[in-house]
Amino acid sequence: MAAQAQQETAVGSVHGETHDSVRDREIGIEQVHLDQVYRRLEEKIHEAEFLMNDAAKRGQVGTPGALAERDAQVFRAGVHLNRLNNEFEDFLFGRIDLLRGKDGKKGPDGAYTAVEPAEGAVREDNTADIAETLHIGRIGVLDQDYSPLVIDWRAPAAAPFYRSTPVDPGRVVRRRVIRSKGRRVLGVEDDLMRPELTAFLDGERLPVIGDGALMAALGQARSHTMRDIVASIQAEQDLVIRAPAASVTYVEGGPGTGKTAVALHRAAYLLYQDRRRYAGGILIVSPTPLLVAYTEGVLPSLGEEGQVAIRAIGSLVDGAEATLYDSPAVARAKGSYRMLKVLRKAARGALETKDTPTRLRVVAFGRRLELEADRLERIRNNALGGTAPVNLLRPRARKLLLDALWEQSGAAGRHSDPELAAELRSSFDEDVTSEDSFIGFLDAWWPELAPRSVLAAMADERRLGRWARRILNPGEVRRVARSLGRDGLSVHDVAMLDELEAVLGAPVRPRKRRELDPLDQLTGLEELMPVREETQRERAERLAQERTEYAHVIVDEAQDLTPMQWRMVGRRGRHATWTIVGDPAQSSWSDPDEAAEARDEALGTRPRRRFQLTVNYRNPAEIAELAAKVLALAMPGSVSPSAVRSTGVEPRFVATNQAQGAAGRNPLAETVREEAARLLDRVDGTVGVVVAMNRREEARRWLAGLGDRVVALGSLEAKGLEYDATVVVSPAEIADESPAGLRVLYVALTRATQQLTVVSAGRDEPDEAGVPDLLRD
Ligand SMILES: Nc1ncnc2c1ncn2[C@@H]1O[C@H](COP(=O)(O)OP(=O)(O)OP(=O)(O)O)[C@@H](O)[C@H]1O
Repeated sequence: MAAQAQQETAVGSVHGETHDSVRDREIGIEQVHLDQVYRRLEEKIHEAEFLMNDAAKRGQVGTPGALAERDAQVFRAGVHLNRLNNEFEDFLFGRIDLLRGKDGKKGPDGAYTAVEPAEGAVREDNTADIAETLHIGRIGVLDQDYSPLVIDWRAPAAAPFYRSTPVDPGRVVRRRVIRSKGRRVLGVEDDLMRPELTAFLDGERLPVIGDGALMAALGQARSHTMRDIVASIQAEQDLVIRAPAASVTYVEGGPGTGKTAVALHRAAYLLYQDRRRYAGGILIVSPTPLLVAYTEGVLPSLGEEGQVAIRAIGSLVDGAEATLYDSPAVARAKGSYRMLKVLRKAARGALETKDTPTRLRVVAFGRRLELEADRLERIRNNALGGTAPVNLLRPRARKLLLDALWEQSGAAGRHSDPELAAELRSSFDEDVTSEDSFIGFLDAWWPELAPRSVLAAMADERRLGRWARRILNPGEVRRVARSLGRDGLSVHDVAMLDELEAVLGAPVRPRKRRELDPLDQLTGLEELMPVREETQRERAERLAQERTEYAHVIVDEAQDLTPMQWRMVGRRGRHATWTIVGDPAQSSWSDPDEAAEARDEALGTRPRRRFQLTVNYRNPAEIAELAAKVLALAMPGSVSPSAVRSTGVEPRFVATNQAQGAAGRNPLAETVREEAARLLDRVDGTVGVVVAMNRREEARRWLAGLGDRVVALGSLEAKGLEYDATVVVSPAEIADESPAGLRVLYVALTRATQQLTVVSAGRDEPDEAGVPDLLRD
């Protein structure tokens, strides 16, 4: 507030001009700068095009030296062209006006990197001159004389734009957010970091415009896709985004603290820092396909595509796509460590089916040889000893069979000379293994197992019961077997498939094509190569699909990963550095301790660097306060993040009474529909209706015809998403769904950026004001 008052004073004191004329003049100043930037960009595009053409000509000469030079030139020019040709809506978005710096050294981007002001930068009478002005944008642009016209937001010199606060301003006097569309500057919003100072720029008092950019950004309507926050990243978020990549960066924070936004911006930052290293790929693991769809536009808007794969946890295994949900009891059994033991047994047990042959008969050296069921079983058990992958044990089993047959043949004692004996043995083996009966027997007795066929075998309750003896109880066996008999996969099935692939050993795959450095995509090199037919995007997608290990793994909503899922994700980052973001209070997994153990196993001994985000940028205080009541029940003692704004609109409570509905009518459906329609009238953007998982289908029908600004979601699907307004239907139903139900309800109540309606049914025991039991003081 004090800063605000200072800002108005500063503005008022600028030559007695009106607020609007100062604003227009400041917009004009930024426009001049933006025009200069675009002129320079055009020059650079021409330069890059020239280089590309020149390079193509050079390629025709064909000497190795000329070709190498061509490649290097095409590479550099391609990088420029690709980045410059991207039309960014708000290419230039920030500016900082700085005091003279302490060391006065120029960084690689041409800007001074000193963070603290030089001695004497502030005069004794609390006046100072602005020594340097930096403009911040999505990529860096240097003028012809190498002075910085725009600093890339990820460059060290840009950090003060995000880090500086009135408490710890460093060299920053004024931070400005510039709003532009295409080539036109539309507005500016300033924050004064040193309100106590009277600062001068080119001899004139520094003007300050507007109410701060953050509030303007937060008040905007939400659409079905997330926006980047590059113009308004806050200091505590910036610390995470720019944290060194080494080892494990661990970020916790309540709902709406920007964890997902920070994770995405961190991926862009890491690529900027060390593009070669992260050519190995960055994987972002997201909880649902809905959240993937919501967030996948952010990285392209930051100019980064290709090296980052955003995958839902149910789509991490190639060719598998989770479409089904398991009941909480089934999910608990499938996700826990206990399932690992079951899978190990199943992988070995699945070798044996009702068609498994019980006798081997072959003719070798003119003799009939035969192995009976008992012997075969002993050989199988012997081969299966240890923990090696089952498919890789087939050669060992084959060898043991041959040993047994050799022993039976009696040929072993025929030669005392070891060389002759070895020769005889090898011709015996050849004799046996070329026989059709042996080949056929081996294929049937020790088939190459695929993860899917083992999973299918587990749908047989009797067999699963055998493999899960003393691990799952009979009720769990029945339910898990039944769930595996359905068409389609659940997220938990996908983690089981991945585990099975590890337990079985990967089937032999056709050799991959050479993996090009993804940087090649930027060079335009492939356009000069006749072999390529894919588009760059297709290729990036293919590379992402083929990749099984990554250089950096970012896990969003990490609190929800089950032990089995941690194992699956861990396998993709065995040599990676990690960023893990989550909120234990939002966990839908019932056994957090077991999950933490699995997480620690996946991360190994890498050191952890921990961060906490504390400010809720999504929910207005009125909604955050209501959600805090559920947090107190779900996780007594934990602290809610503080909401950064308030709208004055209290959550609304509406109670329905199913029993009062006339025949053929459904009061709950009618109320929810009415409330959704009411909110659609009140907000410009989206409305989300959150119901218990088993009501998803009917809720979609309730909303039919209301348009695509409104969506119905099961409680687990709401994870990570946000809407201008939400209707949360029956808190008690959501809370009773699973042992983690209260935490899931906490998620549901924290999805709205502006308005929230809670509709209760009988089970919620609403009071006269319609407030359900769970949400009362
Ligand atoms: N610095 C910021 N400037 C502008 N908007 C921001 C900022 N930080 C976060 N937001 C916005 O706040 C909202 C919440 O952010 P985000 O979804 O990343 O939070 P989260 O911590 O992942 O939440 P949850 O745990 O509930 O999934 C988003 O709309 C995001 O764009």
